[in-house]
Amino acid sequence: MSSNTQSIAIPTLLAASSIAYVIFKKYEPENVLVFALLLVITPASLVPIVQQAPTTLLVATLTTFATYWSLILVLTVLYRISPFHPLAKYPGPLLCKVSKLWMAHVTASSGKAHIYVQEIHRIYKSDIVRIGPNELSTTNGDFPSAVLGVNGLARGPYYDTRIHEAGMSLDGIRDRSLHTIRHRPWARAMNTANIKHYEGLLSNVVADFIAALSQREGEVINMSEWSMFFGIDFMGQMAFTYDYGMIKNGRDTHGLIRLFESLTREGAWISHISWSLKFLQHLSSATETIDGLKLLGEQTVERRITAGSTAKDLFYHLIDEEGHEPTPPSLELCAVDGLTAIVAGSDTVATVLSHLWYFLVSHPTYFDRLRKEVDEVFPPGADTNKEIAKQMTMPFLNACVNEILRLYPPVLAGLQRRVEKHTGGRVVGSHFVPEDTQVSVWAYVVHRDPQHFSPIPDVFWPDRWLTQETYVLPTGNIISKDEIITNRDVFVPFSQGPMVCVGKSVALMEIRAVACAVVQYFDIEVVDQSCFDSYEDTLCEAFATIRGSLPICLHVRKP
Ligand code: HEM
Repeated sequence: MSSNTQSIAIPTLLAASSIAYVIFKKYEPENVLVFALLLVITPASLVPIVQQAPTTLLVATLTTFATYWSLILVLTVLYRISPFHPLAKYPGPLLCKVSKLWMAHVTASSGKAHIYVQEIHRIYKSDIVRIGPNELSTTNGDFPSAVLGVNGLARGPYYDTRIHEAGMSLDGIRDRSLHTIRHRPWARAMNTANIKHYEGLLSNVVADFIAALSQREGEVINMSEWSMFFGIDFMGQMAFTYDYGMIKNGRDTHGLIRLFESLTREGAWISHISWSLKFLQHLSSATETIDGLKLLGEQTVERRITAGSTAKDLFYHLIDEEGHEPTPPSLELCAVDGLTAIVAGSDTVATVLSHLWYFLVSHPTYFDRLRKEVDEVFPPGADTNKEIAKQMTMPFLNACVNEILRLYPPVLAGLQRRVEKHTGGRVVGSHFVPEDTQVSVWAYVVHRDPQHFSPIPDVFWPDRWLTQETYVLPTGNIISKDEIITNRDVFVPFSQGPMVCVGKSVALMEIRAVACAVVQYFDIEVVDQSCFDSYEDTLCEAFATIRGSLPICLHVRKP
């Protein structure tokens, strides 16, 4: 470049990249053509200004593109870490402030994003920290209801990855009015009368589960995997009156476990940079998962339609057979939502069950206390499936389930909401959250914060959920009820508000029913202590939880 050309080229490149930067910042374009225009066509058109003999075209092109892109990057980073950024006053790691790519990397490389976020809160000693350029995580007690609750915020871009060819599944809808419309059939499907119907289905699946486990008495089985067999088989029945046959066959008959795992693993890190979905979905591994899910949806719906409505399952309500909706949703969207129930409902329940076996076996005194309570309500020989409603009032059983949901909420990722642009921001307690900002509530982190759950917030101690005058700690020390903090207002394993888990009642019913049946019927023997010792380390955040194996041996209880 001659000095003359340099004098034009550098200011031109600087001006062009600054304009591109401003457009990206202000309008956050997602259109591939706009990307091409700003990142390829513009710098390409500047090459002739940079190119001068003896520079070759190749060198000029490389120089122009490298300078142009670097300038955009530098401007972006400088603004994000500058005191002028609206979130500048909130502490957080530099890499989090610079780009959400960092959280995507933490998620993909370690699966421990939940622990990373907890560490950030601890390191900065703050209940509100910056985990992305425009994203905060908070453990402040005012936030869960203000963010997730009835008057809370809409979902953030994290959920954009829940898109299917037919449209967005219920659990990804960000627009609140659209969500209300799509939620209506679900609300009908989950009303008291219909839950009663699922109770009958549940009894049958639990009976199958106990029978299949009895056949394997004395064999080593992976109880983490068997919990998934139960979760999928029950959801197949509940959503589509279909038996996936995992319990009967004792294996992943349809390859669903593998499919769901790749779906959640890939979805978890891409969700942090959901704008990249358009580009990444062309990768062969992602296409394989998306195609697998699509095929599963098509096959499931085809089978269900051929079989007809033999029962009022979830699909019956989704396709609105009773004609409640002015415009019933398309068949394709019903397939997407039905499938969502299977994905969202099987793995989460299986995770709680798997953790339950782990904690009960690791703490024999809790196992004995639970068995005593089960025996009082359902004496040995009595059918635990007969009066499932009684299980709701069993204090220790419910305390164990709550304690698992507190320590390891199956949705380990943060529940992301967004203060939309042009809203002027949102005041929550003593904090101001500027507009165009995402706020995440990581249940895992909130539930282990000693300001909400104390003492021993990191320890499995079901007693904290019981109402009594004095409590015996695992160490044997006795403390009074005034020394205990159990803040139910921030207990959000199912989220809360309009986007609360629609399957919450069914999930709790399933967990209690399986727990009662197994504890009443079997003694559990650990066969590989090392798997138990490392079980908690195997747990990975992939929005939901990826679990390691839990090899055990069951013995039918002697009278
Ligand atoms: C222990 C078991 C379960 C846990 C811990 C759990 C947790 C959650 C959480 C935290 C959300 C909110 C996600 C968000 O807003 O980001 C959610 C939503 C949802 N869950 Fe569950 N879930 C469980 C079981 C189930 C079951 C059994 C079903 C199906 C029957 C189900 C279906 C759904 C659906 C469809 C949504 C989206 C709700 C909406 O957007 O309105 N879940 N779940």
